[in-house]
Amino acid sequence: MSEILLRCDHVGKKFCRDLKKSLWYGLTDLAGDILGTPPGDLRPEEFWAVDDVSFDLRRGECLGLIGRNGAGKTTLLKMLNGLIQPDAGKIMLRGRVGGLIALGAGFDPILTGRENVFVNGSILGLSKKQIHERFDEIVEFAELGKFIDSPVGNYSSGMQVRLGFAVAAIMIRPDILLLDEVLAVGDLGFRLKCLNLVQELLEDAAVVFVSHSMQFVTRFCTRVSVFSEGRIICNSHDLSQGLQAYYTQCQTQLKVFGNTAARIHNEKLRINDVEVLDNQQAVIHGDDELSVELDLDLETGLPEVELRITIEDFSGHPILAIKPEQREQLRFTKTKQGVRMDLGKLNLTPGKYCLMFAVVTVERMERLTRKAGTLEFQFGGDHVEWAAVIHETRVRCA
Ligand SMILES: Nc1ncnc2c1ncn2[C@@H]1O[C@H](COP(=O)(O)OP(=O)(O)OP(=O)(O)O)[C@@H](O)[C@H]1O
Repeated sequence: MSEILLRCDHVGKKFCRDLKKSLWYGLTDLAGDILGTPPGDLRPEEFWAVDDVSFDLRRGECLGLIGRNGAGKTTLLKMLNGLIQPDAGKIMLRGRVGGLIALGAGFDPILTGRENVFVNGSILGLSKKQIHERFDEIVEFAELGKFIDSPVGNYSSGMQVRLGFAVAAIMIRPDILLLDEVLAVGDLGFRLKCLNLVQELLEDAAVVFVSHSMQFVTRFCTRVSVFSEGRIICNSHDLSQGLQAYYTQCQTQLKVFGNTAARIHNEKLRINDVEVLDNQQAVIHGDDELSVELDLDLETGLPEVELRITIEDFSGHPILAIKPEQREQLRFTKTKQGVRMDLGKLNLTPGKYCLMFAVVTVERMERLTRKAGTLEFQFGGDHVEWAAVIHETRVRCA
């Protein structure tokens, strides 16, 4: 087994919601430190932002920290980076630590990118020669070109992230890399480039990665810890188990996204009602045959149309498009029309979903109507997979 590079042992950090009280507590804590009085319990308006967190991280491991806003992820990362001190427990770090935590953190906005690289390198104890050796690689990776000689204060947020990541990952050559959600500010191309570099670094380093993008978490993390109100509620090498814990948290708080019909200019057709046929159960399972019926109001003389259905996950991401077999076209003859669609069996990972319906003309693919967020349903099952749609296949030894 590879060596442990990071150990958190019952780590806690408390904050105070009230600014005046927090200043007063700061003073009394300082006096307590001088007199050697141990800190007591929580005082009014204080709370544990990180509460009794323990874990080990080994070389080669990438830990994904996920959880809802305000759960305590960044606070933990700041403690790991030494930006703030824990109020309880101990943190043990072995090797160099590189961190990309807050936008522009560690950079002086008046100095140019070049000057900031040299200042940062000197603070980290690198010699001028070592910084020179790594400088071109940093600029090339950050793709800043001539902007490396502009003040960092004039950089766009994406440019600041580019320089911050290049310094943390290339100049520091860290044993432990701490990455916060701030990476999301970079454009997609840069994010992928960063994550590919993270993959390379993982050969010889440990990474802690805070993200709200489950796509990136499942792509890069070897373990996941789910935070809720400062505590780790799930710590697992089975990423799908972690995602399930996170989604469960979100689903109790959120309604399915976009429960509305889109306003389409000059709507000639309207979906009044959608209902599931032959299925009275609250939870749909993989064995259930699903059929839906739409109740439409329409103008006469419409061209031939097709019905399209998209299954969306609870955050509104389309995960499956359902089209009629052989482009079955519909020609309506009445102004009130029912339409039945047999969706058959679905094979989804357990979770909350909804359907989006659209009616398009066959000839010009013009959208006549669209209704999103309809028929919210729960798909049941025991095991959550990484991806929403599951396709089962036969595997044999060749
Ligand atoms: N300096 C501070 N003073 C007081 N409270 C703070 C301070 N920093 C953070 N907090 C509080 O600590 C809690 C945890 O914040 P933190 O930034 O760690 O959450 P997070 O999980 O990173 O959230 P997000 O996903 O939104 O980034 C929040 O309630 C936040 O308001």
